[in-house]
Amino acid sequence: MGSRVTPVFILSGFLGSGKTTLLQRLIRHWQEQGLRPAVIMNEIGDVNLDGLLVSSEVPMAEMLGGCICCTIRGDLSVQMAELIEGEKPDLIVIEATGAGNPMEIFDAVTEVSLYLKLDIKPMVTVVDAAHLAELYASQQGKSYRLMVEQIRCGSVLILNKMDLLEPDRQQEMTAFLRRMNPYARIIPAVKCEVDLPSLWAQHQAHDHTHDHEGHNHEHHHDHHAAHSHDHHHGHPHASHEHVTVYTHYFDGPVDSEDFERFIAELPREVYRGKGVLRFTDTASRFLFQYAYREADYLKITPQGDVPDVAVFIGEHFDKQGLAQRLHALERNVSDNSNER
Ligand SMILES: Nc1nc2c(ncn2[C@@H]2O[C@H](COP(=O)(O)OP(=O)(O)OP(=O)(O)O)[C@@H](O)[C@H]2O)c(=O)[nH]1
Repeated sequence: MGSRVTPVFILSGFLGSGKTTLLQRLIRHWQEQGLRPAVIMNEIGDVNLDGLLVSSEVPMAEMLGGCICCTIRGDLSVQMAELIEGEKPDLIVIEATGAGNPMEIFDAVTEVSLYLKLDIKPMVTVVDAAHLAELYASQQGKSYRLMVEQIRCGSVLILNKMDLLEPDRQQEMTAFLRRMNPYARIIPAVKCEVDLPSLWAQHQAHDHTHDHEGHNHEHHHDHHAAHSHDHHHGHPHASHEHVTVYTHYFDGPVDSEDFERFIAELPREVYRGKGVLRFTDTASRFLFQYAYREADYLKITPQGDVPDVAVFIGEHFDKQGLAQRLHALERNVSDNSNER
């Protein structure tokens, strides 16, 4: 393979903001151009459900159970080397976990480019407009700080889910983003419908981070300071050590209305949920998505062995409480069938 340089595109953005939606569009776009993309997906949970949304012909490496930027950072170079050597893709796109610290992710990829010939493209950050609007009110808390960091690191900001905001609110959020990151291109969108060919075009002449050096400087230094302290102890990250994940494997189908009620009553601290499950009252299996208080169900027929599972991600929520409620849903079903 010699001196081939592989372009690397990093998609960042808060949990449930629309990264996978963008990824699907990008893959289709690249394939239409006759290119062969490969994907690296990173989830802090131990199952990758987003992978189900990407066609099986796309080579994919899954990095589960941690974030590229800390716990499984070392794996990134191995995964990238394997993908490049084994699949010889024309480009690699990395969907980073929404809990990840973007500067750290950028660092991790840069580290890999010391061994592999990579052309790291400017970071695209997807922002959930509705979630931003809520955090805007308080402008504090860990989610807010993480979102701010993701916004500051992006060279292109897709302000997604604009359909959930009133027009004056849309303008207010666009202006807010502009203030947080005066250097980035801001693209308002619904379902990440943006002009893909131009997404990276504007930045191709000059490379990322350096033109951002000015306003990112402080960040950068903070992170490096953190590194040198606890590099060897799977260093805890101020930015997302507060993130809790609960993975539930279902024993069998549950009642769809019970489940919808359960989702509607999820505690506020849970901000992302997804899963594959079976309902007692429908034949098909469903991929369910919950992001920032909106739930979405998609009929699917997963290829291969996919268990009935749900993953919940949030801040310090009561895992046991959630587990109990889900067990109750399962019990309901078996109680009813016993009665019959
Ligand atoms: N209303 C609305 N929903 C959207 C929009 N874009 C995406 N969604 C929905 O938001 C949910 C999350 O979208 P994803 O693309 O999976 O988000 P993600 O950033 O990949 O999520 P993680 O990988 O878990 O961080 C899905 O149910 C999408 O259908 C939008 O513009 N408007």
